[in-house]
Order: sequence, then structure tokens, then C-alpha cells
Amino acid sequence: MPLTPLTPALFRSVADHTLLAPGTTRAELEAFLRGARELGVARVCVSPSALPVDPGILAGLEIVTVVGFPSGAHRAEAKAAEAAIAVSEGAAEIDMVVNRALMRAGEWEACEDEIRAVREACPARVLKVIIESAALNDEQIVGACRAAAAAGADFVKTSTGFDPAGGASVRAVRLMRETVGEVLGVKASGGIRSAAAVRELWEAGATRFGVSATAAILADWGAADTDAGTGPRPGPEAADAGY
Ligand SMILES: O=C[C@H](O)COP(=O)(O)O
Repeated sequence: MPLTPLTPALFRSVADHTLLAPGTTRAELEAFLRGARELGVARVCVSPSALPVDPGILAGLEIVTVVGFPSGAHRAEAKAAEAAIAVSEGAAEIDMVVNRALMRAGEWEACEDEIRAVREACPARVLKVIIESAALNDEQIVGACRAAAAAGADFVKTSTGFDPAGGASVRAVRLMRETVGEVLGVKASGGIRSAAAVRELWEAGATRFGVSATAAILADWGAADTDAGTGPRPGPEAADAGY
């Protein structure tokens, strides 16, 4: 099947517009959410402590949050509890960081158990598994993707954006896509700063993007000349249509 061209409108429907900076104040969060509405994105990714968000301020934006973030070195029960609380406070999607020690040691059963514990804590929500691909070798990336699929995750995600090893790469996205086939989504995140980078990652198999530089990316795209700003936000069907 030919790849759907990634337009700015489609990008807005598959971008998780992100603010995960430690120390973000309530006023900064509100400014970020106002900016998200102006950008016309469908979804925002914020820290769990930012929840719940006043629906008046949220104005229909979907909430993605993170658990075990950013190190992943938390107990599985703690990650599951974080996910359950986030769901009760309005999160539509959960991005969990997997225990890196398990992936580096090839302890795939334990890795799968950890992901399943979070899966069971948020059964009706989209679950993404952050594997911090820049810190793993190919064999570890493949193992982590298989564990995520076996545990019932919806997406594998390249990076937290906070690891010195780096963020999303075309190579990792391609390997992750090859491993999960069309069954899971692949979220590219961390260090994505230009429209060209987004398009390259899309062509490599990414179907979702975690980006804090959303405004700069859209400006870079020349989106102001197309449908930026106050245009209609893509409906849920755009996000559900295999992206
Ligand atoms: O999960 C999303 C990442 O934290 C975003 O990273 P970024 O700030 O480099 O775009």
C-alpha cells in the first residue's frame, strides 16, 4: 500500500505536542495548552503531576501522560499505580518507560510482565512503550518491541527525549517498524526539530510523533500558507485510521 503523504494537517493529528520539562508551573502549563489549541493539534503530552487539567482549559485536547518517566527504573507496581491514577484523572494515553536493565540483560519475560502490569492498569487506554532506543543495540530493540507486542501494548516509542544517548533516529524507527509489522504503532520522539526530520521518520515507519518543537516544525513546513492556526482540529477518526 503506498504511503499516505504527510501533510501539516495529518501531522497535527499524529503529533503528541509535548511539555515534560521538570519544574513546569501551572501558569506555564496553561500557556502551553493555549498554544496547543492555536497550533490545532489533537493531543498534548504532559507530566502526570499536571493532571487533572481543567476541562475549560483543555478544550477538547486529548491528554497523553508518562509513567516511570524518564529513567524507567521504577517498580512495576509503581508504574501501574501511576497509570491507574492518570486514567482516573483524564489521561487518554499512557507512555510508559520500560526498565532498561531488563532490556540490556535480555530478560524478556520480566520485561513483558512489567508492560503487562501497566497494560492491566489501563485496559481501555492507548499504551505506548518507551524503549530508549538510542541506548540499546539492535537485538535489544527487537526484543523490547516483541515484549511490548506480546504484552498487548498499542505502540512502541523510541525515546524519552531526556537521555544523553539521544532521541529518535531513522534507523531505530525502521527496525522497530520491521519488528512490530503493522500490528503496533511506532512513535518517534526526542530531538525532532524540523519538518524534514518528521517526513523522514514517517517514511521510515513512524505513525506518531512526540514533539516539543511543534510550532517550529509547522513553521518550517510552511504550514502558515496552508491550514495552520485556527482551522478545524482533525477528528478522532484521523488519529484512529491506523496512525
Ligand atoms: O516524549 C516526547 C519527548 O520528550 C519530546 O522530546 P523533544 O522535547 O526533544 O521534542
